[in-house]
Amino acid sequence: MGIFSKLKKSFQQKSDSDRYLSGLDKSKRSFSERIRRLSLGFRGIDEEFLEELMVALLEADLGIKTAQKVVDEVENRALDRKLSSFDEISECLVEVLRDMYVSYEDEAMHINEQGVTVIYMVGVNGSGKTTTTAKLTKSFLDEGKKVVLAAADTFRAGAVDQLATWADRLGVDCIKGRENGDPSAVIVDAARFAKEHHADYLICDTAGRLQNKTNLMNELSKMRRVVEREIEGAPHEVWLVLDATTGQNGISQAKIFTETTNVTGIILTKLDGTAKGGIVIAIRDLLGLPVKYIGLGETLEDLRPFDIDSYLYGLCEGLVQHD
Ligand SMILES: Nc1nc2c(ncn2[C@@H]2O[C@H](COP(=O)(O)OP(=O)(O)OP(=O)(O)O)[C@@H](O)[C@H]2O)c(=O)[nH]1
Repeated sequence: MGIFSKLKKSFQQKSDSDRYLSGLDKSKRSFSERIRRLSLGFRGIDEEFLEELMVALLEADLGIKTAQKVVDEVENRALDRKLSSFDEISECLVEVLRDMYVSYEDEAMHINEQGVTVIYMVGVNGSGKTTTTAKLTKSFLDEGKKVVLAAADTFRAGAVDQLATWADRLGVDCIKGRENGDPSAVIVDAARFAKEHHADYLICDTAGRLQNKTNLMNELSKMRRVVEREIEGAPHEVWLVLDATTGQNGISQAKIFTETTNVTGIILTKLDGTAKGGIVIAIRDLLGLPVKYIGLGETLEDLRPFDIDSYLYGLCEGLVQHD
């Protein structure tokens, strides 16, 4: 069975997979169309084809380094296996993208079996941190878990109120700080509250100042120190929220965050609003971090646990037509 049939099968077995197709529609249309366009005048793996493939991958936002790796690998495999038809090479491309993603071993989510699991949401303002915190809360509530929120983004005017409004709507407690107050103080209060109220999860919406790396580093390391004293092993997860529409710029931001704190996973928002879905592969290749969730729209239901097969199927549907 070819890779595309395998993806299709695995895709069809998942209950919420349709959302992947509609959410990735822009990326799918542009990626599949660009690659399919390469079939016009295709004469086999030659320099011209490889150059055009490189351009198509750059347009999908894989970035130069990752795109070059993909092109080299497609060329090697195609020559090794003596692939000659365009369909075979398209399948080979999808296989290379998948292998690139799964070549890292991912750890399961760190859960604190003894008490509250603490999740830090980090990322620049506007990346979708607050909305994603609300979406995550909804998905944990749907699993029957008890959630407490900490509005520790005390820097941006309005961020605290925005989270508090979501908390009200979702019916969960939200521990707030004063604007320009110390975010670490909010985290300590929230950790104590979450313990006393036997919460399963404490999700902390933190500040996203990037302008000054030293400040960011100091703030994040202080937030880590204070929460560790309250809850063993906390924060158990640190998720970096990245706006997919910012493309390669998002990757530079991500690097700064990974250098300043121990990020355990990425949440990629607004994938529905971009044609550049290849960013997932670039993130994986350049940062080695797993994409935990993707945002495919603005409603509370539009956050999906990331699944590489559904994602690739969503991106490449229509590419290999004979399946
Ligand atoms: N289309 C789409 N919009 C999204 C998604 N996630 C977030 N948004 C929108 O992006 C905008 C910014 O989201 P916020 O949650 O306010 O961003 P933030 O990172 O918390 O920003 P600050 O509150 O400034 O720190 C909002 O209008 C959200 O509705 C997504 O997956 N898809």
